[in-house]
Amino acid sequence: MRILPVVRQILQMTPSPLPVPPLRGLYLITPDEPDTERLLDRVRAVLGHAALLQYRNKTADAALRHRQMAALLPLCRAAGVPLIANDYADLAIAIGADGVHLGEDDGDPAAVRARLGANAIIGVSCYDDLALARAAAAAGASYIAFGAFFPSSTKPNARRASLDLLRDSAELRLPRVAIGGITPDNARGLVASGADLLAVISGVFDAPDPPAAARAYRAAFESTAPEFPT
Ligand SMILES: Cc1ncc(COP(=O)(O)OP(=O)(O)O)c(N)n1
Ligand SMILES: Cc1ncsc1CCOP(=O)(O)O
Ligand SMILES: [Mg+2]
Repeated sequence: MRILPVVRQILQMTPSPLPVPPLRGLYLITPDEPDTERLLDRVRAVLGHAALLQYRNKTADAALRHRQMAALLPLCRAAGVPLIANDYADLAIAIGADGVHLGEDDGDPAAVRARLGANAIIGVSCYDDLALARAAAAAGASYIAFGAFFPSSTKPNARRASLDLLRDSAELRLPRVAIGGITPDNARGLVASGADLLAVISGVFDAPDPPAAARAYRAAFESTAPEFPT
């Protein structure tokens, strides 16, 4: 009997959230890709290298966001990678995803925690601000995100953050995410400063060889011990 396809089919039918693995490694974020089949192909090629996948599409309407994220869920389940909705807690709930990422305009983290429950992954953008990180921790965030650390072609006007924030936020004992213009060449410094997850869009999805790029980010974790562990 061919067991693997059967197991894969069962996993794809399972809507329940995954148990949360340790949050460390490459945090892939989807590019704005209007073609759903192409989005799935692009994600499929690199998903095996990710610790988390965030569905982010700033140009889609609500119906396309729902369709695309629903289509990504079975891929993530089969790969054992938690799926996070950017911006919209309602979308995460509707899809049965594993969590949501909230920026300053995306809702109150404590209220979203109360809606999504204790097991949801709730990430909070803290930009360049340790006070925001303290507030996020108090509100029940699963991780705190800082950045942009480098100029980002995806979000050219993003606020900029310094490496000190990664070091100074170690006291909060939460996984720390770095975002913004991260490439395989600048990744090691972030990990050495305490980043547990590197959130990346263009560095993987616009790379000439996306799987090779994704592998290169993973390598930054294998060879770099955090200077300020969580
Ligand atoms: C992991 C991670 N960190 C930061 C962000 C940025 O969130 P936000 O400031 O709400 O900006 P948009 O992504 O909504 O443009 C993120 N999405 N993910
Ligand atoms: C959403 C977001 N927030 C700060 S920078 C950024 C974009 C990250 O994309 P890239 O990895 O292409 O710089
Ligand atoms: Mg947002």
